[in-house]
Amino acid sequence: MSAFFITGTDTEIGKTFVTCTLLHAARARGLTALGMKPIAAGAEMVNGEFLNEDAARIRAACSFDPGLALLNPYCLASPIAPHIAATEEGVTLETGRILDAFAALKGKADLVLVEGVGGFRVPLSDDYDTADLARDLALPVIIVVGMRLGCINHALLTAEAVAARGLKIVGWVANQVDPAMLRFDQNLEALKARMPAPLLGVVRFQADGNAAAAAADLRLPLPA
Ligand SMILES: Nc1ncnc2c1ncn2[C@@H]1O[C@H](COP(=O)(O)OP(=O)(O)OP(=O)(O)O)[C@@H](O)[C@H]1O
Ligand SMILES: C[C@H](N)[C@H](N)CCCCCC(=O)O
Ligand SMILES: [Mg+2]
Repeated sequence: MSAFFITGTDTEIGKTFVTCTLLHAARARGLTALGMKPIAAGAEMVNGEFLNEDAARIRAACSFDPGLALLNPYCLASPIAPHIAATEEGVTLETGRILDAFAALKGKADLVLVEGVGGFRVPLSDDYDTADLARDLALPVIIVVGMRLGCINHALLTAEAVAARGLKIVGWVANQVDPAMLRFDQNLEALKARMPAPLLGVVRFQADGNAAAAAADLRLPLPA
């Protein structure tokens, strides 16, 4: 069984999109693959379920539906910083509940991908953040770089922060979240020369939003 923590250079840069692409890539290799969104912010009632969009997209890319209790243990209502949403909703984000859900998912799959929320250092309470959660999950990390002006700085800072928590960066993905980005190739080369881990692939902008279509372009950091 393999598992990875998926972080990114910011919110809205393609962590979920790439998580889904990686899930499809794993399934194409015959693996049973599940995704997890431990904490989500922004949800509404959909067919009787209080559902976050990331959780829905990840669920659709999983080999099977493990149930939202395991896939998305904390689903907050407002699409804002999760520690603010949790306080407003009177919710305490318990690490133990997340670790228990993750352990249950691990027992059901060959591969589990755990998507963070926002960037790498998002507060979850007064003295705990998503970097602490990544450390407590003790998973190797994949960094999704949303390719847009400013991403070089954000990518290198994120890599530094991940390493500072003693976590291994097994690779990074260049996600073409902005098809209008100027000098894409030169920015990609700048990152390849500076990022402390291998490029797992480039996910091109998919106008139809189909994350599965890019699966063949990504190398899974798994034993051959
Ligand atoms: N390569 C891509 N091609 C087409 N659309 C993309 C691509 N990457 C991201 N998007 C779109 O950009 C938006 C933001 O992407 P996504 O939801 O994956 O970001 P995120 O980093 O997971 O955000 P959050 O921090 O909220 O979890 C979504 O509408 C997604 O479908
Ligand atoms: C609502 C949004 N799409 C994300 N799920 C949450 C992003 C939190 C960002 C917190 C911050 O870094 O300012
Ligand atoms: Mg997401």
